Amino acid sequence: MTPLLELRNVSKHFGHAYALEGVNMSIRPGEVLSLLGDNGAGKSTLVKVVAGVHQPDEGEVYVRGERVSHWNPAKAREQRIETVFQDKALAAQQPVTSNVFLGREITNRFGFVKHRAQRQEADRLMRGMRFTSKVLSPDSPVQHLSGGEREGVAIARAVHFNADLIVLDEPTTALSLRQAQEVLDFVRRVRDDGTSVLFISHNMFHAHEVADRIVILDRGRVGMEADQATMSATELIELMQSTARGDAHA
Ligand SMILES: Nc1ncnc2c1ncn2[C@@H]1O[C@H](COP(=O)(O)OP(=O)(O)OP(=O)(O)O)[C@@H](O)[C@H]1O
Repeated sequence: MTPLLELRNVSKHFGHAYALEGVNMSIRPGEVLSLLGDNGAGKSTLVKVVAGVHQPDEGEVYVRGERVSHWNPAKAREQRIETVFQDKALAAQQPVTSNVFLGREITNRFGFVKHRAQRQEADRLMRGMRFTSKVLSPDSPVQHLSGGEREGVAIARAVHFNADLIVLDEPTTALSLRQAQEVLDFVRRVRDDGTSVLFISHNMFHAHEVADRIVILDRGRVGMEADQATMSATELIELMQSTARGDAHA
């Protein structure tokens, strides 16, 4: 199966220090790939490369089997790769609807925003992703939403823009257990609809639970890659601990 996105031998350095070194990684259509790694392993740098924010210093990016040159954020979006960064770029005082369309509103031919169409679409997206709160509507200001729901709004935005790949950078950090589960449910739902997800996390339980495949970054390199089904959460934790101790480099 042709990968949706493939990084071939990608390196990125800042000064003399390599944040990524010879990274080979691919994301298949319709899978959740969890990317784990210790502090400074290169996860955020990899997210920025995938999002087109950073150009690799070496190596190539392939989308659906085609090499793309001069990779940048606009090209990433054209290729239906949507990234939800940690800050989620939400306007807290604005309702859910405005946040789904922020900066990319549905307009008529005169350039006026089609509020009703946007509200209907936001409602459809929220139903599709099964937002569970009874009090939440497309008109709710985002500041009234739970952390999990906010992540859901950011994911809904990506779904609206027909993302084939949604990159989620630490989506469950600082969330309660229940909210984190809500986010994992959102991820499963978009995956079940055929969207690929690159799930970046420090939380090994979340990363393991939601993944089809797992990649561990270790000091800028791919330290391990495995199907989720071949490894228990406990085994993953042991592997992460030995990676952190540097056993693999001993
Ligand atoms: N803009 C930058 N300028 C200089 N060095 C950078 C820059 N961005 C990242 N680095 C360095 O690259 C390495 C990888 O950083 P990165 O933020 O990608 O790791 P990470 O896995 O996301 O870490 P964390 O989990 O702590 O966020 C680190 O040594 C970091 O200091």
